[in-house]
Amino acid sequence: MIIDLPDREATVNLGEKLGQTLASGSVILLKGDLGAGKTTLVQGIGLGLGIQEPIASPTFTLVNEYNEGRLPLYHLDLYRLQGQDIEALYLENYWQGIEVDLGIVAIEWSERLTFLPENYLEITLLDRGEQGRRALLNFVGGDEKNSDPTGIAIST
Ligand SMILES: Nc1ncnc2c1ncn2[C@@H]1O[C@H](COP(=O)(O)OP(=O)(O)OP(=O)(O)O)[C@@H](O)[C@H]1O
Ligand SMILES: [Mg+2]
Repeated sequence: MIIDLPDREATVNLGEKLGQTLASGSVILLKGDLGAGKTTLVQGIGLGLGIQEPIASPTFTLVNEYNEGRLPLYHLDLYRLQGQDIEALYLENYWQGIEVDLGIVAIEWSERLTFLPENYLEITLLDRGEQGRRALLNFVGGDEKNSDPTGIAIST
């Protein structure tokens, strides 16, 4: 599914819809170059979940947790990591809800992952210069008949 995002607000709005509709245990794998809009999209997800605290890039903290919304949000950025460092984070605990409450997991620089969850929403953000950004959404795994469990395609 392709969604054009002419400006920053459009990116936030797409995230907001995801935050309102995604089920507990959803994993969003974000892809795209530096400055493509990954953190902006997660800020929208935070809004949709009803998180008041401002969402900042977890580039240095690796993971930021927010527990005040409809569901917990775990926001990760793997930019500075690779291979074994990533395996040592035991990210599967987040999407399986082991030792943490099940919530929404959003991972920037998910290209770095060496293992993937069974079901996930892959979002690739492309910079289109003056035309803003383009988002490519791909729901991987799960029920094939339901390629858009959030209804995003209908509502945008
Ligand atoms: N649809 C859009 N059109 C134009 N600019 C946008 C759009 N969406 C986000 N931006 C802008 O792009 C810039 C970079 O956004 P952001 O920090 O979210 O990128 P990122 O992918 O997280 O980058 P990084 O790889 O460094 O983490 C911000 O200034 C943001 O306002
Ligand atoms: Mg970012």
